[in-house]
Amino acid sequence: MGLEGVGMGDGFGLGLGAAAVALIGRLGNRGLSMMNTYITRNYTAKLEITNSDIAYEWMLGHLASRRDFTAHYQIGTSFKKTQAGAIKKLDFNLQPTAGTHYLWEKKPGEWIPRPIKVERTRSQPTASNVPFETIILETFCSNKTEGRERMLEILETARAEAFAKMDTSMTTQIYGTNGQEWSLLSTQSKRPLSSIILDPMECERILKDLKSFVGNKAWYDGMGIPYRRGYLFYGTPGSGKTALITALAGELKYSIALINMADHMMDDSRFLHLLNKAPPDTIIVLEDIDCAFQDRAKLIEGDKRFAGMSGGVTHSGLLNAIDGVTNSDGRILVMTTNYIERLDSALIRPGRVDFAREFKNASDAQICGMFLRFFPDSPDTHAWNFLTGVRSHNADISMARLQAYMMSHRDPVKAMENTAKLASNTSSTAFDGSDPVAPPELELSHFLGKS
Ligand SMILES: Nc1ncnc2c1ncn2[C@@H]1O[C@H](COP(=O)(O)OP(=O)(O)OP(=O)(O)O)[C@@H](O)[C@H]1O
Repeated sequence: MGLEGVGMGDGFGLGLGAAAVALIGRLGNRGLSMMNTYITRNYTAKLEITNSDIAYEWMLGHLASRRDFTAHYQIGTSFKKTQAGAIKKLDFNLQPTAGTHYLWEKKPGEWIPRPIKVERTRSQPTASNVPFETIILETFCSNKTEGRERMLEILETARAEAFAKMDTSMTTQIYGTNGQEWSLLSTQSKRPLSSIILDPMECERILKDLKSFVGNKAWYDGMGIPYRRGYLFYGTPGSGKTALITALAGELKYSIALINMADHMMDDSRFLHLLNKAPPDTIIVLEDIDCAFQDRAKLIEGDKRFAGMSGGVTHSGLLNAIDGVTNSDGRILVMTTNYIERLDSALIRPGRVDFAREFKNASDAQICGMFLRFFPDSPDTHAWNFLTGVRSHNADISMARLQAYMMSHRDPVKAMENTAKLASNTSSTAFDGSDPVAPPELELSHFLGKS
């Protein structure tokens, strides 16, 4: 009896057949997957941008501006307020939602538009409270070089559009920290240097110093000196430290990147990361540097929100970051403080601070200068009378207070007559002038929660 006799032949045959089918299936699958890998490697191009990269915002802006792209938007509304709190300027900033979208690109000479898959993903917020986000662009290409060029072209378009928007000839960009990253807080009209009233030629002297630094890398390299410059502006509140930084940035066509040293979430690694990743052509401002080591450990102790956080930048962390060798080429760092006596001499030694300037309450020249800034057509004698009035009340006043007073007196005669109001030393007192003038823009100090 053959094997067939007991029916084993049938079973074996069936088994063999099934095995063969399975094998063919597996080989087929394998073949398909190999083919897939081959095509993916050679005929598709992929670009991934994470939100820690500066190009992320550019790409979001570019995608949002494409009419052919998507109708699924998420909105980020930005606005500016007057000092009275009224909303002055409102912008709806549309961005593609998280998910998959498609772009259609047709280059000159191409017949059929090519689809580009755009995937925006977002994960849960990390400890820094910032969600991790990515944009992945993916498309077909005829070869790797063409794919790479295609991706770079889109990136370049996004960059050019973003740069055109932040035209630094008329405006100054203010960046702030958002967890580990920098984000654009505001774009402001440039503040003219002439609006800063210091002692004669003082602004020019500081600007000259900055200009002799910018673009002089070869000299620094030749001398073996790290190519960076540190400034310290210290002194009375409301004396023009931040205002001067804004004006200097405008002159240099630089942006401003603010780091609030009193931020509870700041620690050594975050601080170093931020310094190294600051946007290009930026003046980095460490506001209220004396607050960096205020006993924050105590503040956050026992507060669940700060569980696991180290509680601020350490002294050595700050010095290491300032001295850092990575990415400090061409860095301009300005530290400000109202309390220079609280600063450690190691922090302000030459090399870390190359230029220090004290800001005081208004000098006679500044009082006259402020008067003439508000009433440029007044004769010098009016400015002199105003000064005499201010000093007769023995008022030692800040420039900020003087400015607030002038804003409430649009009439030079009223301004000269009312100087008794300046005698009060409380800078928080509002002036009840009949003719208040709204300030033109939000001040830098607003972004540090000072206004
Ligand atoms: N020297 C100045 N020239 C022109 N405006 C000034 C001057 N000083 C202060 N101001 C005005 O006063 C306001 C406050 O100034 P600013 O924020 O620059 O002071 P600050 O010295 O940085 O104060 P703080 O130490 O509190 O941060 C601004 O509106 C600014 O325009």
